[in-house]
Amino acid sequence: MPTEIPSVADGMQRMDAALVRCDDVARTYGSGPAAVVAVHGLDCHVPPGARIAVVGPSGSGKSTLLHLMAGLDRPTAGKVSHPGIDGADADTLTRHIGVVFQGPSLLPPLTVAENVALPLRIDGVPETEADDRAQVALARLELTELARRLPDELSAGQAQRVAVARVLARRPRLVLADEPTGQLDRATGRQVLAILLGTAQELGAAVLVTTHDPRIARALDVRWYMADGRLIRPEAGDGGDDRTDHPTDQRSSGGEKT
Ligand SMILES: Nc1ncnc2c1ncn2[C@@H]1O[C@H](COP(=O)(O)OP(=O)(O)OP(=O)(O)O)[C@@H](O)[C@H]1O
Repeated sequence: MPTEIPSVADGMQRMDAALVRCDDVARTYGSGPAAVVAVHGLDCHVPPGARIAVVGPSGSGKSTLLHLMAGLDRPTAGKVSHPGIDGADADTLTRHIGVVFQGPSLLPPLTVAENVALPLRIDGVPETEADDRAQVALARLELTELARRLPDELSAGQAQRVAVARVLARRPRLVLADEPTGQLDRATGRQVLAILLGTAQELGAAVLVTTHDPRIARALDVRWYMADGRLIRPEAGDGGDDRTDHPTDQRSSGGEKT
């Protein structure tokens, strides 16, 4: 059974507080007869350092949940909060929460290196330092030789690795990756995921990856399941998963203490 989520006292910032938490969150698109309830009744939290897969079929609400967690969208009911991120205004969230989107997201006129350095420059990092950090991130993703290329000179896998490098260069505390391997072949997908997880671990960043692929999900420590806009926990033995955790289970997802 789900456990109770301890409340975090108003205004309290703790190193072990959840990076993001959802309390009875819902998001409805449109209104009237055409309204689509994309997610509803969501209660979950992501502790620091957690590695979570959100697994579910197309249309189950995974991207909507991820966008709500990132602060890119607002719930129509309930509350999304970031108790573990100081001063969680939009700019702060952007700095601390890195989002890897499903499709191509690079700016076409900028080189690979410029694409990776740009968010750092926007954050106010001096040019030389931003360039150095971009080079380090590109090296981690084995992209140094492609640094001067334009996005349309890259394969899909290379472009997705650049998108991952761009997120990691910012040293986020939480990486939200929306089907990061969805458009890649299996081998490239595994490689991108392994690098994402390895680098996030080095940085001490939490990772939440949405996927419909159970093989990808197994690479993460914890799996949450979505269906029809709800987070669900399969009955024991259902699906043959070796480690399935409820999104509000303090023991399994790393815990959140008051
Ligand atoms: N902007 C929108 N306007 C109207 N309906 C939307 C919008 N975005 C998503 N939806 C609907 O909300 C539901 C959840 O969509 P969402 O993209 O979150 O699912 P998903 O699990 O991420 O799917 P996929 O794996 O295909 O990306 C779907 O029924 C979708 O059609």
